[in-house]
Amino acid sequence: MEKQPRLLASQLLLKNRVFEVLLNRVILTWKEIPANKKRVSGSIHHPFKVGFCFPKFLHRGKGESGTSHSVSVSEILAVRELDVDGGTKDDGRWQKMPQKLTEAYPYAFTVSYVERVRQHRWRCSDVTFHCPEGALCQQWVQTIREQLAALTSRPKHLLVYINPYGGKQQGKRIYEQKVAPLFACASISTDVIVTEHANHARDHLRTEAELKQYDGVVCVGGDGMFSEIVHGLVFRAQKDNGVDQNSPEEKLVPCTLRIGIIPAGSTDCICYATVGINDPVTSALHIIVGDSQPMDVCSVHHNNTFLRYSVSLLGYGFYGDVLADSVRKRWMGPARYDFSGFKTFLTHHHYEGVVSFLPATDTLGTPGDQTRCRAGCFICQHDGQLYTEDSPEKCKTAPDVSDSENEGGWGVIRGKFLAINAASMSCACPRSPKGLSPAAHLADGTTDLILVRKCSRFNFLRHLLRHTSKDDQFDMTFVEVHRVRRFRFTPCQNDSELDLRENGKQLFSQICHPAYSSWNCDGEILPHAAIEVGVHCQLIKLFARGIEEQSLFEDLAHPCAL
Ligand SMILES: CCCCCCCCCCCCC/C=C/[C@@H](O)[C@H](COP(=O)(O)O)NC(=O)CCCCC
Ligand SMILES: Nc1ncnc2c1ncn2[C@@H]1O[C@H](COP(=O)(O)OP(=O)(O)O)[C@@H](O)[C@H]1O
Ligand SMILES: [Ca+2]
Repeated sequence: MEKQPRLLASQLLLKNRVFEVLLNRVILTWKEIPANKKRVSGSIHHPFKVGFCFPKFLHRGKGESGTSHSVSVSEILAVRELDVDGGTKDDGRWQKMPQKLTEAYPYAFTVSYVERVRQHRWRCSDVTFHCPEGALCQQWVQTIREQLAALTSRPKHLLVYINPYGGKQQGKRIYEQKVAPLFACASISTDVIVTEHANHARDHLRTEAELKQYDGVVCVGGDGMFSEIVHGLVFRAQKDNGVDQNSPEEKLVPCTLRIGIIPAGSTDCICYATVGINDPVTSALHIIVGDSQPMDVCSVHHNNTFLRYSVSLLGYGFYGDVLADSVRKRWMGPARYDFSGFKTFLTHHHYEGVVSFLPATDTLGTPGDQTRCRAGCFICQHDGQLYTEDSPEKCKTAPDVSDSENEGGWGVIRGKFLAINAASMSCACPRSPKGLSPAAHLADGTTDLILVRKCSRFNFLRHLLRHTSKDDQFDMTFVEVHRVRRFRFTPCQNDSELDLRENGKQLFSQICHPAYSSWNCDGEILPHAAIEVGVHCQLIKLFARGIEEQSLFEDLAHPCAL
């Protein structure tokens, strides 16, 4: 790596030990100076002469080797000067400095930065450096502030929507106690709206919100709340650019504002799949550092009429029925999905229909491979590029149901299905850490179409359980998966049901074997079973960076091991 020129280098005091503190354009490093090597160096004015022997009280700590720490400038949240006269404010508690130290190092500044802890969790850590001179202290503060001001991807002003009823109804408390203090620390100003009814945020974004003044929109809630923001922003971008959302083949205009999610919902799968954890502090820190993660959006149409957008799961059969059953059980909170999931599993309904799909043939990834969408994903970069180069003609009109298989590149499958799922991302969530389609990508312009054919209850249970283990949920005779750019579903009644109905056993038939399920579209029920779906590559951007590889962030967190 190219060596970065030093901006500042000083010997400063940290927790009563002397450290060599270095700042260049990308990294802030502090390394304990072994007792026998203490000297004064650096490019800035220092009160002690070279060769100055430090007083004995400064020589503390474990030994001569010294500890070292580095922080990327892009992950520094803020820097502030401290008033040491009255004491220093470390870790939220006021402490009195020992008298001799106060005399030698009477000035101090604190740097707040991102620290990685276990399982993709980020925390805000503070480190306080004590300086011998006020000018030196100010120089450090000013230089770090200038560095931070140069980071143009960071948001300064955000519009925040809080759903007070999402998940365990903790949204407001989570925002006020965990997120607002971090935004304030990073000098981010906010306009906060606590929603009063469903679609409040969506409609405000569509019509009223003055979006020009914001650098991003943040929602506090679950996947449903995120979906509201997506609908508001995508609608606005199309309206501003004269794009007709009702045309399934229309190329949509990407949204410019990034979206942040503070998880406070029931499934939190978008947060989980883009950050690696559903933790409000971690998400707030990703927003503050100005991360950016592009994401695909599916448009769903019925008879050339726009229905909804989807970013995570479009599920017919099992997941549609789970959602339909859970709607009246919202009072149960997130547990409603477990209850309805168990009940739906017992009913074991299958549904007949025709699925036609346009396979994504020239992509790098496949749904069955071992690659995982991670921060800086190469497949998303490559396939995203491919998508933009693809002729739009290729992706147009699906064949009629009567058409033969592989008509114009389209595949057609008629069958009885327990579940038809389209996963535009892995859909990893606390219930299934690897997700519905573990190798799906956030921003590759495709969705993974998973068809689970009618099978025994026992086999379906085996399939479901595999979502929670290392075993491959697709490696079963009744499951097939296709990576697609578009698909269409047409429901139809199966022959035995028609026989029953014709024989006058209609009511019995409808109760025991409903002909139609509903589509679960990111947690909303669609009003039609016959739908046409198209993927819009990288239509939106999130304040996230994708899931970081564990080893990479462990190394970064402990750079002295590098
Ligand atoms: C016997 C063990 C079965 C384990 C199966 C686990 C499989 C779980 C995969 C869940 C994928 C979830 C995809 C995300 C869907 C959300 O958009 C949607 C709305 O979320 P929210 O707004 O937070 O309420 N959530 C669901 O549809 C819940 C599905 C849960 C099914 C058990
Ligand atoms: N103030 C409100 N009152 C009632 N419903 C709301 C309100 N604000 C948002 N909603 C709706 O609540 C639904 C669920 O919200 P979400 O935050 O996703 O929680 P959960 O993950 O528990 O489903 C969303 O569809 C959203 O439209
Ligand atoms: Ca995708």
